[in-house]
Formats: sequence, C-alpha cells, structure tokens
Amino acid sequence: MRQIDTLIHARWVAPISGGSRLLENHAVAIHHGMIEAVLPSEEACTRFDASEVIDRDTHLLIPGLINTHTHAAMNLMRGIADDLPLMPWLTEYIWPVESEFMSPEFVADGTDLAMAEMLRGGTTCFNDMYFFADVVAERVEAAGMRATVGMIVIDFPTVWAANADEYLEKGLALRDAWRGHDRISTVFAPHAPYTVSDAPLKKIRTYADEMDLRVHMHVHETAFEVADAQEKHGQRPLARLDDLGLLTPNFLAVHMTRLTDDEITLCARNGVHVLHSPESNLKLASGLCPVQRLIDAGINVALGTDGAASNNDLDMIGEMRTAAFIGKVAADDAGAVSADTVLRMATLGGAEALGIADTTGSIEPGKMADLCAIDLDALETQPVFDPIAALVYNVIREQVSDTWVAGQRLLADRQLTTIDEADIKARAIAWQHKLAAHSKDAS
Ligand SMILES: CSC[C@H]1O[C@@H](n2cnc3c(O)ncnc32)[C@H](O)[C@@H]1O
Ligand SMILES: [Zn+2]
Repeated sequence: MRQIDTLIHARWVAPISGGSRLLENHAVAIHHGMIEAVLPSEEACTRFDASEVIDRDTHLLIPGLINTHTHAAMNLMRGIADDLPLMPWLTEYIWPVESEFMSPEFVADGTDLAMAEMLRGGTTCFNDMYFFADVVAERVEAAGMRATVGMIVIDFPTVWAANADEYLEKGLALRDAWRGHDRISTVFAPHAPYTVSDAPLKKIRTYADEMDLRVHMHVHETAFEVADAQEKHGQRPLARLDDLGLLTPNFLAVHMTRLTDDEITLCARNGVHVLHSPESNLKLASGLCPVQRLIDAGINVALGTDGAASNNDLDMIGEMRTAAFIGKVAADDAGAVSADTVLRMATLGGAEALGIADTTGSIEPGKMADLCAIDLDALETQPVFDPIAALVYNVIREQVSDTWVAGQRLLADRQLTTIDEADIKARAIAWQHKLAAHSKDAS
C-alpha cells in the first residue's frame, strides 16, 4: 500500500476535465499537496494508506472555485454606496473613501475579510486588482490561498504611487519579490481605458509580451465608457486597445458589455479572455455581457464577482447561478449558458484565463489539490437528480463544508483554519465606524 497524506471519499466528484462529467463514489488521493489519483473509493482503500481519511458521503467534490476578478480589500466598503451607476459610484463615493483611508492596514484587513468569505464559499484562488498589492500578497501567503496579484496602473496619484511610471516600478518590484512562489503570481492590472493613457499602456504591452504576463483590465463596462472613448479618442475602447497591441491571449477583459459582432470576432481572433462579472454589471446597471455568443465564437469566458462594494458579496456559487440566468436572458434561449458551462467557467476556464491551468482548475492527477466539498444533503436540495445542476441552480454557499488549497484544508467542517473569524469580524466593524460618515446613507 502506498503511504499518502490524505484520501477524500466523495459521493460525487465533478473533475471538469479528463473525460468524465461526474464520478460516483470516488476518492481523491493527495500527497505533498498534489492530486495523485482519482479512483473508485473501494479501490482507493486497497491502494492507499492515508494519514488522514475524510469521508464526504453526501457531498459533491469540485475543483476550488476561481474568482477571476475582484478587489478583495473593498470588502470593507460593502454597502457604503448602493443603487448608483458606475461613474457616480466611483467618483462621488469610492475614490474619495479610497483617497482618505487607503493604507496597508486597510488593505490587510479588507483582504483578510475577503479571503475568509471566499474560502467559506469554496473559492480557492482569486485575481486581485488593488492598492498595496505587496500587502495583498503577504496576506494571501499567510492565509494559504492561491492568487494572482495585480500590478496596478491608474493615471492619477494615490498614496500607492505618484504617476504611471511609479505604479509600474512598484508592480515590477512586486513581481521580483514573489517570482517562483507556488501559490502567488503577478499580472499587470491597468485599471480601465478611461483612466490609463497610451504611454503606460504601450509600456505594459511591451513588458507583458517580454515576460509573458497577463494584463487584467476593466473594458467596455458601460455605455458611457464607450461613448466617452469615441468622443475623446475617436474610437471605441476595444479598437484603441487593439491599436496599442494589447489584444493578445494574455489580455483579460473584465465586463465586456455593449459589444458589436466585429468586436467579438476581434477578441476571438486575438485569443482574448473575458472575465464575466454578472452581479456587478446588474447592480450598477452597466449592461449585459453576451456570454453565449462569446463562447460560440471560441472565446474563453471566466467568472468573477468584482469587489464587494458593487456586488455586494464574493459568492462564486451565487455568481454561477446569476451567470447562468442572465446568460439565458441575454441569448433569449433557456438552453444557453448551462450549469455545466458556468461550472467550467468558474473553475478550469478561470485557471486558463489566469494562465495557471497546469496547476489548478480541475481534479486530475498532477494538479495541486485545490478542492471544494459541498454537502447536497440539505432538505432544500432534495431530490438530487443531477448534482451539477443542483450546485448551480439550488445550492447556497453555506453548504460548502471544506475547502483545500494545495492539499491544505483551509476550511474544515465550516471552520476556517488559517484566519481568525471573530478577529476579522471585529476589525471589519471597527473600519465601518471609521468610514461611516462617507456612506451614501450618511450624506
Ligand atoms: C487601481 S485599483 C482598482 C480600482 O478599481 C476600482 N473599481 C472597483 N470596482 C470597479 C469597477 O467595477 N469598475 C471600475 N473600477 C472599479 C476600485 O475602487 C479601485 O479604485
Ligand atoms: Zn472591478
């Protein structure tokens, strides 16, 4: 018998890749953080002697969910300014609060709160875009999560950097500091076409090509953005980004509403990935992303929540349901954006977008054990004809029992193992008192 670290027996396993849609009564064998085998439970008992055996006999085991677009620390601004469209939300509330309160402490506490929420909802990896990315990386390291951390650029001075060159310098220093880390990597993160000028975008394009790094950017979020770009640059944002050479397989375009057929063809031809954030798009009334049309054109569409100030949660299970529902309406077709499609978007599609699909995103030997167990035993989930459909159309995130990253159980029977829940809750409430005067309700 082979000695291994962990054997997880599950009622169902959805591996996402490898040919089987759903396996019943299977086990996942884990050693040194890596998946060693996925095999029938009975056979696993004869082949492996595990130090830890975990039975999940009413559960569905899926790859850990990958939140491909968020601003984790914005969890501290959850509910500060609701019921507003993007630009007034940003310019009258969010940016003023950020300019007054942004600090390493804010980012540390906000990121911890976000990671606690994400792990409790089955998310194992997130792609972040925020200030003090050095602090984000340190908190991710401490919590044991996986993340791609944004080397942000925005063309106005903040407490993080004075100008685009300094943002880039700090980003590249961050990349050097975390290069080769097994769970943390860096991506360029220019904020949006309307906040970053041509010169820094050209530099980012050159660096991204040279270093083969992803470029994560809000694009075509609203009709206003598109109209404003036409007025200021004489062309729509995607056309400008294309002229700047940014539309490549390294480009991650967040939001992507108001797309023409030609723009979809352009993105497909250039291998652009789309990071779909349906709840933020709905709440800010930004617009619809034509997900099924993008998929039909051959574009990889992944899923993200955006920040908690525009969502107002980091619930990837809820986001899957919303993506499926709104995707059907956008396509005028109940068969569009199926449960299987959104589960793939939230797992392997996310890993492909972030360039980490050799490490995570599916349950197969050789990948890291980034996993999520969901208990389907709840009365409200019965009867379970199809566990994947139940997950997308019925389950709530409180049914997530366990979350593993690289084989480490970061949520065990709904208890976080690396983040102190009571402490982070108290810190969030302390920030609420500091920020209270800036909330929309107070004005
Ligand atoms: C440069 S750090 C990130 C920057 O983005 C702001 N932000 C958060 N959500 C959105 C969104 O949906 N669209 C555009 N900008 C957003 C955040 O407040 C930071 O300032
Ligand atoms: Zn965003």
